[in-house]
Amino acid sequence: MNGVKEQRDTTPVLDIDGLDVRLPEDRAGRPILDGIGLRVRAGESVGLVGESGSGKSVACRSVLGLLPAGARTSGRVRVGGRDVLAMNRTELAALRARQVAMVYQDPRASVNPLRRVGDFLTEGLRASGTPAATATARALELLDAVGIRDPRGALRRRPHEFSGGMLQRVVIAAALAAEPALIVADEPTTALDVTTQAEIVALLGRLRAERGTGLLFVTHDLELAASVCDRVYVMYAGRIVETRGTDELFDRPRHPYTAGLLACTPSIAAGAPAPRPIPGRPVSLAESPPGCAFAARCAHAVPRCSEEKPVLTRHGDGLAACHRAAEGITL
Ligand SMILES: Nc1ncnc2c1ncn2[C@@H]1O[C@H](COP(=O)(O)OP(=O)(O)OP(=O)(O)O)[C@@H](O)[C@H]1O
Repeated sequence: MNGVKEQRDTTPVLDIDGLDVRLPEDRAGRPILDGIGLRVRAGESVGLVGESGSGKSVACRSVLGLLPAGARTSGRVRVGGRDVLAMNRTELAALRARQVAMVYQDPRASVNPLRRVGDFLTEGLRASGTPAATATARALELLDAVGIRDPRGALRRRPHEFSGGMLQRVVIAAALAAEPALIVADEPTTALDVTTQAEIVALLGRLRAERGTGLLFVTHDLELAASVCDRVYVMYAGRIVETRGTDELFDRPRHPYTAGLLACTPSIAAGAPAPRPIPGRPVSLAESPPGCAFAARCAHAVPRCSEEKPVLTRHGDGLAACHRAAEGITL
């Protein structure tokens, strides 16, 4: 019995394996993701980081079965052991209602501006048969958990009466209502000012620790990911190029792209070097040359890099897709 429980506990809440995505363009389709692998366990906070256009949002959308019409996929996206890519409409609706919640960048886009916050928070619960009084009690408890003062008053208010940060708290409360196994937060703080951003990040970190919810935190900001995540996946041009525990990623990145992202993050610490932007511009997977997509921007590239695609290989506590990772080059 114990063995069964242990086995269940270690099943990742999210397990993406070999995910390729092509979006419709011509007969062949445009490649967007190439062989993505990513795991989130219960209570774990995992970052997905990369520049604009690297495919982070498409990867997130695959978790909810929300890829654009006509998308072609191969590989697996398992939530609680079941493959989302093979689900029918009813199963997808149940997945979104109960197992995975999504928090987007702009909280105002997630709520109906005309409806009261109380209706927004209780509609999912009531749709699944929860009596009105129980749903209201639960909404009050959730608003309290996300730090809304006067939860009872908040239930009667409409979205425009909240600041962006407070409304994002409400959206997070709604995301927690069904006690999902996984929250996918796609740039949840980008639209907020820096102080509010820090509060929301702290809130997400606290909630997943208290509730054992898995968190996939998507951002272009490696520093921000580090403040909330145990482990980080770095994406470039539709591929994962490095993944490791946050501490080691910062102390010793093994992929020059990760090192470049760290070097271009401004710091106000005394004596910190000035930020150094990565030269050139990011490419999409469709534009990638045959070898390493980062080679043209990489100070460490050798001829092999533009000829042969590097595969993810173990280095230190994680994986890096770089032909030179084993050489111990100083990044
Ligand atoms: N609905 C769509 N139809 C066609 N192409 C799309 C669609 N959504 C995304 N793409 C393309 O897929 C690639 C990855 O986009 P995606 O939005 O996942 O990147 P991202 O890393 O999330 O970037 P950002 O941080 O700017 O949101 C881009 O080349 C983008 O143009």
